[in-house]
Amino acid sequence: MSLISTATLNGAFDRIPVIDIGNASTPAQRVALAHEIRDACMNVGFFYITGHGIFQGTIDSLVSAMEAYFSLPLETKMKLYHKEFANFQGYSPMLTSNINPANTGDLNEGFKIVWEELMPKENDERSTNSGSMVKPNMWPEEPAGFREAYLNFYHAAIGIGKLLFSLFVLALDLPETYFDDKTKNPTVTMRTIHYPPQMGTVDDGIIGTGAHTDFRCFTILWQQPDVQALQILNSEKQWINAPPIPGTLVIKRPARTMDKCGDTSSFPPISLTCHIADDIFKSTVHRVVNRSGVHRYSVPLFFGADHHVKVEPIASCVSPDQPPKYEAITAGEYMHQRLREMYRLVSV
Ligand SMILES: O=C(O)CCC(=O)C(=O)O
Ligand SMILES: [Fe+2]
Repeated sequence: MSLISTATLNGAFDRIPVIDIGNASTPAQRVALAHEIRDACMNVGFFYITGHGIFQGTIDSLVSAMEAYFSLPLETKMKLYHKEFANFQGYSPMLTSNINPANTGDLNEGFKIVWEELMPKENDERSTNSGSMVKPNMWPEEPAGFREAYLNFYHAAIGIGKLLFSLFVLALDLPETYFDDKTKNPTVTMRTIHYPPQMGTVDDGIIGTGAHTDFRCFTILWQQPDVQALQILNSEKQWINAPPIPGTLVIKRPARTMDKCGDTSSFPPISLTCHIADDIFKSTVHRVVNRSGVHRYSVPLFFGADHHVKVEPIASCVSPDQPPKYEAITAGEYMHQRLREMYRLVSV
């Protein structure tokens, strides 16, 4: 682990670790990385990665495409209004989402895509088998090169996600293949986001993205260099800045990935634990507040398990004295439930 250590303040983190994942080809290297990741997940829940291998050109093309897209007139963007599509793919205008029910709305606009091969395949098992991915992506007519720019970045990030799945599993002292049957066609959603600057007096009920926890296994986030906006909450209820560090991506472990048994060997499969409330461990609550005076862009990719996989506690964590807190639900249903809440289609 380099640069920033997980120094603590009364047990609360005030720094976010940086982990170089560039050397992960041998089992010993992966185990060493898994230890660093375990430490980061238990103490902070967020970490930066270097050595991710995504070419700068791939990032630059994506950024140009999203900047050009978001500067189009609203009525052009609304042709792909996301609420008309079952899985919320496409365009979401400012203030459509409200991820923190205590707030009034999220001051951002976004464009969301899911899995798609760059070169369409016949009998694409992944598209047909994955419940949340059966709807094809919607692509705007302009700017030129938008689809390629988006999919090139998406597929590069999928490669990192695969490695991270295995490192998370090793970090739990489980066999590296443990997740394989639960992530055959994992749901991976990529959202590109534009945050306008908030100037002058700001209504605290409307910020870029309200305080929340993500609701899948983990998130890989690219954030625009030089603009501080992302913050995470520590156990002392202090907002800690997660500034962009050149050449890095941010990895967010979702909250509540640890079960109430409270030790890493009983740590259940990460994606399956959103429902296993833990009030013991720190949650990685985060928010975005863009008071930088300039426009900010970011790109989270949300990695989930296969649609049909059940979200339930592992057997060793429940007993007659300690029954499950929540009813079992599939990963796909759970995700849709949270998205419907976020996009105000059901009240919370
Ligand atoms: O824009 C960011 O930096 C983070 C966005 C985020 O937290 C989310 O979309 O879940
Ligand atoms: Fe988030």
